[in-house]
Amino acid sequence: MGTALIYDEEMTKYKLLWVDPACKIEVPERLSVSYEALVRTGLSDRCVAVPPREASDAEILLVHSEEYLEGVKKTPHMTLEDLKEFTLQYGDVYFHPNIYHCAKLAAGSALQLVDSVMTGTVRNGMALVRPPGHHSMRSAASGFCVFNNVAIAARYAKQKHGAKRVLIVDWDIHHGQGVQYCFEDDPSVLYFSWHRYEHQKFWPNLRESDYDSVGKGSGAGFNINVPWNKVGMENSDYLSAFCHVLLPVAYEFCPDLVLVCAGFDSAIGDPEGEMCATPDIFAHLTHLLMNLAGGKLCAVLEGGYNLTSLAQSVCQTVQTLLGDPLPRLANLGSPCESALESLQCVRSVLRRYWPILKHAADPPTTDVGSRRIKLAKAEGEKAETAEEERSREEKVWPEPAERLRPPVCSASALPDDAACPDGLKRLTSSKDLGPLLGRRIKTEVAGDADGVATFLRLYTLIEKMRTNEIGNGVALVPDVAAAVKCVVQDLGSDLVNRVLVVCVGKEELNYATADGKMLVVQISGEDKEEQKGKYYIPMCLKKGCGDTVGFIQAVLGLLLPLGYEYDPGLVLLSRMPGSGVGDCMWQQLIGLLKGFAKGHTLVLMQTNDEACMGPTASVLLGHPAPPLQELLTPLPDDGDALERMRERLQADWKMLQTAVSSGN
Ligand SMILES: NCCCNCCCCCS
Ligand SMILES: [Zn+2]
Repeated sequence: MGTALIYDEEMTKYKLLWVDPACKIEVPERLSVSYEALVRTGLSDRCVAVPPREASDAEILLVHSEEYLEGVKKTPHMTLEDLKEFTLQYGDVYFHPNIYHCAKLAAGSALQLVDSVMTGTVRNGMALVRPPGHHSMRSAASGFCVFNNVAIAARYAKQKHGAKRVLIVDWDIHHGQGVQYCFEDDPSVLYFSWHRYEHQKFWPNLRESDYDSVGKGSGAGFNINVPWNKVGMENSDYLSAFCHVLLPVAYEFCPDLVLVCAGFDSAIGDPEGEMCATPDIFAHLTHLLMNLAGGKLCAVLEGGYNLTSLAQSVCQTVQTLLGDPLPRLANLGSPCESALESLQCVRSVLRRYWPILKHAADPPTTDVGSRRIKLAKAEGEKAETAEEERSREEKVWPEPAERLRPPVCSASALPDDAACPDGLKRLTSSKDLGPLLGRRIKTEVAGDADGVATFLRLYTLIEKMRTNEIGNGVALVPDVAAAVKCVVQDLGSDLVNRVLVVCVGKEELNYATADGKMLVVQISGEDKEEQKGKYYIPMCLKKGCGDTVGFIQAVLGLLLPLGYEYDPGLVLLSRMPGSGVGDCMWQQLIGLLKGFAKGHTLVLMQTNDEACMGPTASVLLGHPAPPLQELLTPLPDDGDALERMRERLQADWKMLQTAVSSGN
């Protein structure tokens, strides 16, 4: 199934008609440069073009009041003076004779996207729209927004398509207060937003944008605010918020549909956000959400005011929706103290609502709340003077690297008598192994003929990944442990700089090296408390790998952050016989691990594990991993054990931190 792209140049046909410093950044070119970038890069041709439509009154009234709609309806016939007058009742927004038409198209685009995804016409999609929506409220326009496109889409998905649980992820750098107000008492819509906050000093300067607004009544726990109290947040801060706050809760929530308030003012170079995350981060944020809801994801454009980073970020998002391998994120840093403080605060208020966060640390001892500026409205955000604006240094960043494009094939290396799932390209082992390797096979490594055959198959797979001739692959081998050993000791390090070895199930993996050329993470039911240094990490699940909650907790809170920090050139995922891991969990694991190493994932399974070949091949071929069923509450000791492990490891691995360093 494909990726929908919704765009119409009609939505570029309104603009600011008078002088207003607060609104001058919201220009028609935002939309045109985004679409033109998709055309120039050939991405738009690979999408399914879905036309927008006007949202009907009834659809707009799903969120907005009649009096508000009636008011907006009058704007097309207003004089310039009337438009200015009408605009004065709202903040940081402007009206134009054509903006009502465009606002109906923007909302209708989001609805077209929901229809296309919920009916299965496409798997996912993006709507390039303006005016944006997430600030608009039931009876008020705000922050360049007229109708709340995503809020209307969420209500519509429930009403028309019977969606039970909708996740809204708002990665725009502003707090979508309009969305929060709409769903704060609604447990069927989980709203997650991060936003520049600076202790309430940043627009829209709301007390209720802080981390302690968790929702009301039956909606308590279903509103998540991650305030950024400093500018300059980077990729590591954003990924930490996903791994340690959003994803654990999202997996427990188990949504039928994911809507993204896709604002790109959270990218580097944006005058509003003043953050430092690079456009390729949106490839990863999108990917991490695509394993939810069976891949049903609708991204709707919100903000984004630096035309260069906006266009790059839109392309990164759409290319990921299309299923292309992700770019590697170069040298991730550690999340900064301010970000860790925010994560610690929000995890401490959410743990009472979400068992998966049950073991989150207490709030920081420093009273973050006291730093909220006691704001008189007048004090608000000081209007920036011209020279202040000029003085803010121009940010520069590298153009995102070219990503692998189709055909990115998935290969299989199988014993001659094993059936090859359709779609996989069956590899015959390469003849020429070069004298050096050839000799070593005979003597040390492979032993019997079977061993040699295995070695040849694996060598071929890895060699073809290294040259990007294949994207990922799966090998059925007679002895998984031996094959892992063979790859790690004799293949991986020669061919690849860093190998992330993920072993599911018990098996003695006693070859962790200290040189960091490989990182071995083993998830099993075996209790291996002894630590073998930084590069061998045994994760023990008390109830074994069949315990999906414990497993997903380990994957999201430990394996993913480790993987991002390690940044491997190859991921070797092996499933030991008798591991007990469920097929859905196994597919989710593959889906998530594909985000590393430009998608070079090599799966090793035991020859008699053929039953799992189908589900494995399906995810390797790019089909969405089926959603995990509703997660049961985790056993306390599982969470505890993982929490203890995280504390132990975070000295070596900064991405595992979820709180300010102790003693602060
Ligand atoms: N310095 C200009 C202040 C603009 N404040 C409103 C921003 C709305 C963003 C919508 S994504
Ligand atoms: Zn914004």
